Amino acid sequence: MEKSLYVHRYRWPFAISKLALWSLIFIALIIFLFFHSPSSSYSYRSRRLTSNWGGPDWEKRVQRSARGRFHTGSHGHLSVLVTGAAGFVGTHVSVALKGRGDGVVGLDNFNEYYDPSLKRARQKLLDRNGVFVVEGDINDSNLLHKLFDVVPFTHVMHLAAQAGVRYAMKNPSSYVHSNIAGLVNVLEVCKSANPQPAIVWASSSSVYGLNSKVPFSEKDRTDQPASLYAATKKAGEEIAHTYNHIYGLSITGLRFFTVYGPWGRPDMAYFFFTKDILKGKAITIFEGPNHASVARDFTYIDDIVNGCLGALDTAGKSTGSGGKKKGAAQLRVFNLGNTSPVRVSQLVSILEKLLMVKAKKIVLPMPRNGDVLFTHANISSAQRELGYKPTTDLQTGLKKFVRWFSINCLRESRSFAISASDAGVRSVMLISKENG
Ligand SMILES: O=C(O)[C@H]1O[C@H](OP(=O)(O)OP(=O)(O)OC[C@H]2O[C@@H](n3ccc(=O)[nH]c3=O)[C@H](O)[C@@H]2O)[C@H](O)[C@@H](O)[C@H]1O
Repeated sequence: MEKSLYVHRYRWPFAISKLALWSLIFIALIIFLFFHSPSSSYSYRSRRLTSNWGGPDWEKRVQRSARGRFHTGSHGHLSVLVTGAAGFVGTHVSVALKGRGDGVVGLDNFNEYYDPSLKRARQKLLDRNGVFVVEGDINDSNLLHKLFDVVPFTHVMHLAAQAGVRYAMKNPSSYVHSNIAGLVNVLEVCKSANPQPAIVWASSSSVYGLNSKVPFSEKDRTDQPASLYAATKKAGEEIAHTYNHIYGLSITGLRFFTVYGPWGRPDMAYFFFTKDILKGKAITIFEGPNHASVARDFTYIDDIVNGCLGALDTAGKSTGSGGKKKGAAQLRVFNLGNTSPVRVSQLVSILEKLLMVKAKKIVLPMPRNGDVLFTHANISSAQRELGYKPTTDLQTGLKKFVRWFSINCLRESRSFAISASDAGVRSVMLISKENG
């Protein structure tokens, strides 16, 4: 009895401290998981970023960036809010708009889907071109309302999105967060702005999904998406219809076809193939059933920029004000492709020639990862209505990309520099010299 009392007396405090220790470990684990899960880390960072905006100096920078230079174009100057401005297409479009005299304000959350140092490098480029990029998330209504309070934007070029077809299997919620919730938030703010802006936004060739009729026309069915990415873009097109119908917003969706070029996205095949070929690392080339080739209608960035500018210039005015529709408004969707699909194996051959390095290839059946076998755009509608006319073939475009890569990812030891084999470095240096 005495012994058991003794044990009891000493076990109690021991048990309590053990419980406290385990509780602490449990709480620490929850905090760790919260801040390190992909979806929450994005939203946490976006919330943190909101503190970076506001104040008289910030407003002055926004207004200065939104101011256009007088130019003699037929459309007067636009004042454009570009979301996803530090992204690949966003950077090119912003520089082009500013270059021709329009006012541009960028918005980007600098998330870590791929190395943010590349986005920071693009931000520097934008800054040199007079484009101020506001750090914030498209889901932040307060920030968006504030931007419209400071500047009566005539247009919104909505390019912020969670990109990538295969990543949707790893982090589905990021697609819902950016491509659906984010889009709705942007449209909500646009609908209540006075005046309402016209909106041009990035849809995707992936909406054609399992469609087998080629070339893909805007009239073809888009109800068989093969990935969650495609499904969110398709949902975006339906959401656009709703906001056009209820609030009189003028909305143009652009279905981009595998856009590539300088300042591109490192998660895309042409980019990481280049990096891996130079490193001597094996690359995987997917093939379809019965060894069918997989092909893409690769479209060069400058052609896409022309299509985006054409869409902005021809966008009709939104008809509503303060959330009330006053009449029917324009609702459009266009394919922006190259009209000449190229096999992925051919893309690799071009890269091998440009890099002067033989790729170590592994050919594998295409996994069930959301990819489709081929894409091929019919662009007659964009040609007719936007004056869109792609002029760069894959060989020419990849040469420009490799040149950019050699200057920015090899020679300079920036934080996004990529180590490469000596032979590869020498060959891309040659290309770089050859191109001046
Ligand atoms: O048009 C679009 O709307 C989309 O274009 C882009 O998607 P995709 O056309 O899938 O480009 P990308 O990943 O470069 O793969 C290219 C090819 O390489 C094949 N591929 C890929 C990886 C690999 O390891 N091996 C391989 O063969 C692969 O099977 C494919 O055939 C954008 O990323 C996307 O955000 C969206 O904008």
